[in-house]
Amino acid sequence: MACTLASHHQPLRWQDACVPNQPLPQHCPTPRELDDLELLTTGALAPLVGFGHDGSPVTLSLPDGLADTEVVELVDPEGLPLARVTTATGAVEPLTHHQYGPFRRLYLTPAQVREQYAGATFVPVTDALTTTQLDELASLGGRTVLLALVGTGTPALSPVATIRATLAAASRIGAEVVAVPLASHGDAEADHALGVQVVATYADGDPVHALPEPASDDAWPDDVAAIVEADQPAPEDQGLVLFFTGLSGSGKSTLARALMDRILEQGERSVTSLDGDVVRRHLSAGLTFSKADRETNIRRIGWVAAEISRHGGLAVCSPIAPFAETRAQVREMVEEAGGAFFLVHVATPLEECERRDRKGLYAKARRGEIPEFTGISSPYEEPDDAAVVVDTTGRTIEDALDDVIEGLRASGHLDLAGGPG
Ligand SMILES: Nc1ncnc2c1ncn2[C@@H]1O[C@H](COP(=O)(O)OS(=O)(=O)O)[C@@H](OP(=O)(O)O)[C@H]1O
Ligand SMILES: Nc1ncnc2c1ncn2[C@@H]1O[C@H](COP(=O)(O)OP(=O)(O)O)[C@@H](O)[C@H]1O
Repeated sequence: MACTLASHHQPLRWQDACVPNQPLPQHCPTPRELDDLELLTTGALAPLVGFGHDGSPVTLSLPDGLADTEVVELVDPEGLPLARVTTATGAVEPLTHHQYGPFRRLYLTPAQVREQYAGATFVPVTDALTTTQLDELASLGGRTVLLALVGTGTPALSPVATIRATLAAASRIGAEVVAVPLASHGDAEADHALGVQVVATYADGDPVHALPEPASDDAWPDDVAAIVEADQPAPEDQGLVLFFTGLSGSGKSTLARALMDRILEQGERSVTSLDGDVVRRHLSAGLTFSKADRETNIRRIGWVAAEISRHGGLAVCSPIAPFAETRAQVREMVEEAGGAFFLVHVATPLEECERRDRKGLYAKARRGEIPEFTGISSPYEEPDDAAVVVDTTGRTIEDALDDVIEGLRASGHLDLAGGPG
């Protein structure tokens, strides 16, 4: 039996909404939404108590399939149910708190902060503190609590490095550290207003001290500087995803293979290949060429590549990846993992790819024997964010490859110009 609901004027409780033993549909929100959820359920966003209130940037987007569902269970990426949300009102009913993640013990609720630190001075922190800023804080006197604002998109460093740097700074001046998952919503003004409100909720009438921007010649204490450096490796030490996109037969695999040979010949980095055809025989076996399956295929490639980049590795991907939105998701996954995403558009025109027709697929697609063939009966959305665009028509492989190698050198991520070392 389906859940039936009458029109409610009060926020709905999940118990009202469903028959017993009927599992609620589950949804894992984005990292930004999970941060918002945590602040909503701890009361840190008071007076906000739910998603999607008028004018608030604190929103939740549900997949189309759940749009008409009355109550949805929100789970963390490992499937742990965190809260139930009533879709009509955005009201949130907490089930349990976020439980894992580095420095979880420092993520206190406003009520816990009241209990432990009432009477202190509260200082919002979004970046590693400099020597001058620390001197200023030391001169404040009294008890100081550094509120590390570490939600998605807010701190200058990664959240964990921001907390490590804040702890290192705090130990120099005898301050305490509390982590607050205050996320950025892409609207500077609204985010600033939200941040002021959240900090005021934590301070609850105690003084709030806003630090001035550091001067350009200001330095970090050595231990803080080491944390910043480890978090933001130089481009040549960063994980890297080289992503070739283009029509079938454009030259993606040929260029990717030639590039990998050059990388291996140089001998400074190992490399993992995620070629379109090869991935479809293994990781994506069984997927079709429908839009949905292509998106799944590319997201899988993106997920693996992002993990490789997380560990400073180098992944070379060469699928068609015809959809801009899915490519953008891959870029986001890689950057979120701390890697660099280098997009190469192999822009060989359809006429040339069809003339080459190495595998005879274009002829078959023209005869209608292959449905949804890219460029013939399925779209290819040209990227407008490629670092290198290379049309291989009438060029040798070496010549075309030079464009990619030069783009990589200019980006600072990989210098193959010296050849074998
Ligand atoms: N319908 C259809 N459309 C496009 N391509 C097709 C299709 N059917 C099979 N092939 C072969 O599959 C290769 C493309 O797979 P990809 O995984 O790279 O495609 S996608 O990124 O998921 O769109 C592609 O290989 P490449 O030529 O290396 O690009 C084709 O050989
Ligand atoms: N400058 C060039 N760069 C890359 N491939 C080229 C070039 N000139 C001709 N080709 C040929 O074009 C074909 C491209 O096939 P492939 O690399 O498998 O494309 P894709 O992986 O994009 O489907 C190969 O047969 C390759 O030899």
